[in-house]
Amino acid sequence: MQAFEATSHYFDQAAKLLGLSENIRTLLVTPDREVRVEVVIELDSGQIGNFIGYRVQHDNARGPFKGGLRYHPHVDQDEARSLASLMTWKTALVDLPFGGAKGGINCDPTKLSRAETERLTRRFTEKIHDMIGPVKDIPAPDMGTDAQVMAWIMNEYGKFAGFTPACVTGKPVELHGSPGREAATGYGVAIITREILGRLGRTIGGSTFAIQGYGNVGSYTTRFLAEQGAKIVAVSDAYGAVFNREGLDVAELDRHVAIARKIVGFKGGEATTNEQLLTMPVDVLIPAALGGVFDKTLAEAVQAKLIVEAANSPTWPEADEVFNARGIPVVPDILANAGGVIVSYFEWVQNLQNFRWPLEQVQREEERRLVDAFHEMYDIAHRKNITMRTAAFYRAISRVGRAHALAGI
Ligand SMILES: NC(=O)C1=CN([C@@H]2O[C@H](COP(=O)(O)OP(=O)(O)OC[C@H]3O[C@@H](n4cnc5c(N)ncnc54)[C@H](OP(=O)(O)O)[C@@H]3O)[C@@H](O)[C@H]2O)C=CC1
Ligand SMILES: O=C(O)CCC(=O)C(=O)O
Repeated sequence: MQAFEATSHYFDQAAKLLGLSENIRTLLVTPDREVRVEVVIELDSGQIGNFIGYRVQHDNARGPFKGGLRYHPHVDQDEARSLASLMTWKTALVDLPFGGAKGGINCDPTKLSRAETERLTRRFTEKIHDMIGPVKDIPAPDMGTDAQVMAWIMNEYGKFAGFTPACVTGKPVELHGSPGREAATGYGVAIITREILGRLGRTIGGSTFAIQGYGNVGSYTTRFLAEQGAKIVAVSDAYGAVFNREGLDVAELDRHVAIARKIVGFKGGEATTNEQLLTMPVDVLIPAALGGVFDKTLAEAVQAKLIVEAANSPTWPEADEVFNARGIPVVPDILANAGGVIVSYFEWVQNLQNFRWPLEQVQREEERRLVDAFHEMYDIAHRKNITMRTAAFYRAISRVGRAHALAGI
């Protein structure tokens, strides 16, 4: 099974409950537009570098296409299609006036110099500039991209359209970005974790956590949970993991990562592996790295009592069935990591109005939207006796379906 098939499987589980006709199902599942571009740049060595970039625009019934750009060796058309579809359901679930899109470039960003990354980003923007823009499609950061990449996109797009900060979100705060966007996804994961633990009669302070991935999402999630008294017993990155039964000192870990650029070598815990991290006996397991992490075998070995999907698509459908059968609740990606796109929405609004919000307002509004969406989803799941994932898709599909019905063909 490939990524888009997995996302469509989750869609179908909810679509059945909604009784959608086959035609409406096809309308909602099929991406609106898919673009594949060749991106050729000069490498620092003087050689030619050939890369392939993608942008998939899935659905825009509720507003402009919206979603991140990923720079990673796994990026391909199917992954972009799957992630674009997830964005449609994510923006609908938290009721943002956006549709869904995703894209990226198949490359290894760790092997590119800053100058090469800039040239790659500018050339890619040049290739897709006519399909993006503040009322068409608004990219944002995802794996392997950051505020600097967004700044280059804004600058390059401006060469075609004039000064247009709202063409992209997740920009540096000094360059029309929003306070709180960089931390927004992890901040939201911590809020959602607090809410689900509350529904289960537990607290962050009384729980142990293992977190896979220590990039933007994983590291901010870890910090916000630690601030609330969480015992973080293990974290990892692509090179390995570190474990401390008594809880890691997160401030010390951050000092180590700032210098070493990786978790490996941190003296405040024992070295371990990503595989061991994923099967540790913790209260909460948070995948915050790649997709496709949990297959059936791994799901059977997981010992966590709760999973909060900070990453997009970490769970294959067969693993989802195992978690369900084993009574391990899974908070789905389209809600757990929606804090990022919520604050992207605030950034877009600020850019359109040329007006800066303070951080407190951004965080307050982000929290309100996430808490409302969480309890709405949780109550649907409880009432209909379905998983939180199916409840999330159910709510999102009904909003997108209604928008299509009202707009007409
Ligand atoms: N950025 C955002 O606002 C949003 C991101 N997401 C999702 O969150 C996830 C993480 O994104 P983000 O934090 O932005 O990405 P980053 O590129 O900032 O960080 C990715 C992290 O994953 C680690 N990693 C990569 N491969 C592995 C592996 N095989 N095992 C363990 N860790 C690994 C990386 O390690 P290393 O540093 O060593 O390479 C890094 O710590 C993705 O699924 C993304 O789609 C969802 C919503 C919004
Ligand atoms: O901030 C955004 O627009 C999208 C972030 C993203 O790519 C995601 O939520 O997966």
